[in-house]
Amino acid sequence: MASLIFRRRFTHYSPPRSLLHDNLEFYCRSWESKFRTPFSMCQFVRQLSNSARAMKVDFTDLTQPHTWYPKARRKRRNVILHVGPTNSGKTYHALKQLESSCSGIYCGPLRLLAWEVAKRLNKAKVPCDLITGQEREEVDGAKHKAVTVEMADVTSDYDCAVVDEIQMLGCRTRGFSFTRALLGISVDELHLCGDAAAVPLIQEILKVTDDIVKVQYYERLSPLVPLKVPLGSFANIKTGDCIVTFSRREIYSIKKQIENGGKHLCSVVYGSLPPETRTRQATMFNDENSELDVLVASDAIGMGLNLNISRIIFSTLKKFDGVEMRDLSVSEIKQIGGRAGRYRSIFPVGEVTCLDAEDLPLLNSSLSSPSPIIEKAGLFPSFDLLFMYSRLHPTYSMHQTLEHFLENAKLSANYFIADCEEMLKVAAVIDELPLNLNDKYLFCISPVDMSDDISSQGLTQFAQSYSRNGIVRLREIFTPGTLKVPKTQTALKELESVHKVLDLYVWLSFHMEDSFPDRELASSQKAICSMLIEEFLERLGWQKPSPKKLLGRSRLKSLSSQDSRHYF
Ligand SMILES: Nc1ncnc2c1ncn2[C@@H]1O[C@H](COP(=O)(O)OP(=O)(O)OP(=O)(O)O)[C@@H](O)[C@H]1O
Ligand SMILES: [Mg+2]
Repeated sequence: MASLIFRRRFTHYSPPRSLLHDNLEFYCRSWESKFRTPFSMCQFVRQLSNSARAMKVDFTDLTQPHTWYPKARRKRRNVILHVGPTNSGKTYHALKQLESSCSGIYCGPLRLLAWEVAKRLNKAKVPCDLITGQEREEVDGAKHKAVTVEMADVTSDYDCAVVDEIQMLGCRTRGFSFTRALLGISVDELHLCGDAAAVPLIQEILKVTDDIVKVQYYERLSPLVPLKVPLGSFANIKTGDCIVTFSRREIYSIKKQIENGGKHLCSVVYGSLPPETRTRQATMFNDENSELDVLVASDAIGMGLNLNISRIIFSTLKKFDGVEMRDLSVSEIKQIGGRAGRYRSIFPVGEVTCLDAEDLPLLNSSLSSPSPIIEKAGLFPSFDLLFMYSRLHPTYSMHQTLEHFLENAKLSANYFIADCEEMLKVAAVIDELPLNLNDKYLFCISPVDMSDDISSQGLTQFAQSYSRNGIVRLREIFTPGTLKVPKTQTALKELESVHKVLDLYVWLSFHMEDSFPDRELASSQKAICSMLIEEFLERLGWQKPSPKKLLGRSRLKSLSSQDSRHYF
């Protein structure tokens, strides 16, 4: 590791651009060679729109998505599907191949997984860049990359690629990015890791690509035992237990109940905690010398974190999914339950149970059933297609373009169109502003949480300021030095939202570098948010702070001395 110099290079990185122009540029260059005439992109697009109109080309025809990736189609890829239950060594084996390849890319569903893989490869003296929507860590001489799946590079050639948790291609909102990686990565050897439920669909999808597909099945490396008795009461909690529940209010209430018993201290992990805070909470739980010996978590632990869990206890088997309260699915129960008993950890045998006896039948039947087969993969039009479509309908707003495109989209039986509710909400907001389609598309695909008031307000202000001045200074809407340790749940939630807005700024800064120049400030304020949240979590328990932690606290005090009532 010493010989590898991690360098943060805040330069414009090509994948976001290629995300927008996967193919247009490619076709433009092929036309140039075909007609032996140089085309500017602008001439090319004009020409293409005219011909499309004349030839009645239907840009909403998405029935052949494999043809969107000409570079990958020039190869006959060896595709190896590593499938099996959780904790069966699927990712481990795929990463071994990546590590021994000359060049490669790992695509994971979470930033935490990309971080872990970059760390692992660099430690093994295989220089590896880390690229997520919000981070670029480039390593000298790197020919490998660990990325979040949305950043999968479909424009370069690789020897080896790994797409982890490939069953997520069936996810309503993010599935299309897995489909893009599956069809689009130009690689000799493609390793796909995940649930066996995705095998028939992937085999079907890859029939038209001429790739060679092999399936490798895995068995669990350590036993997973469904218990016959429920936990009954939090008085029966033991070291190494993880209680799973689905609302942050419940998470904090359970943490309090357990800690009031005076025997255990709890780490917490849930979706809206900053990723670095989640990692640190998990690390403290894993550390045998730390006093935090119990975990209270949401389904955010279902993927990505390496946890030394002895027993998973479902406090409920119901979850609010944004629309309604529903039972957990078989695959959710298996994925979460399977976190108990990590191979080669201090708890090699995992156990699973519920808090209440009435949930045991559903738990046991789910654990013993196979996950239902995934029938369709997500798809979303590339910017190119939307762009060409909008040229044919120049009076449409972004919202109308998206809505009409999706309504008219034609799909083959293996695909469904991604759920674009969030994007349509953003489109409705930014259509009020004088922005071009490219900018609007970027705001639409940005990682904003429109159900969070502060987060959506942040996006609106960024877009307004950008359309007005062409440049967005963070200080216009955020005063550094105003953050402080939250004292209430409401203040905590607010700080989590502030973190999301800063995260959004960093994301935008990677796509529009000149217009969002304060990336470093936003990143440092994000780090402060995470520290303050951790400070809150620490104060919530009865743990005595160590002298080292007290030192950190006084530094934070000076940063948070002013009132933080409002940032946006
Ligand atoms: N052959 C092996 N030798 C040493 N450690 C291994 C081996 N196989 C797997 N492991 C370790 O076991 C743990 C589980 O492996 P891995 O993460 O590959 O499982 P997985 O099947 O991908 O699980 P999940 O479905 O949860 O992603 C990891 O900590 C991994 O490093
Ligand atoms: Mg895995």
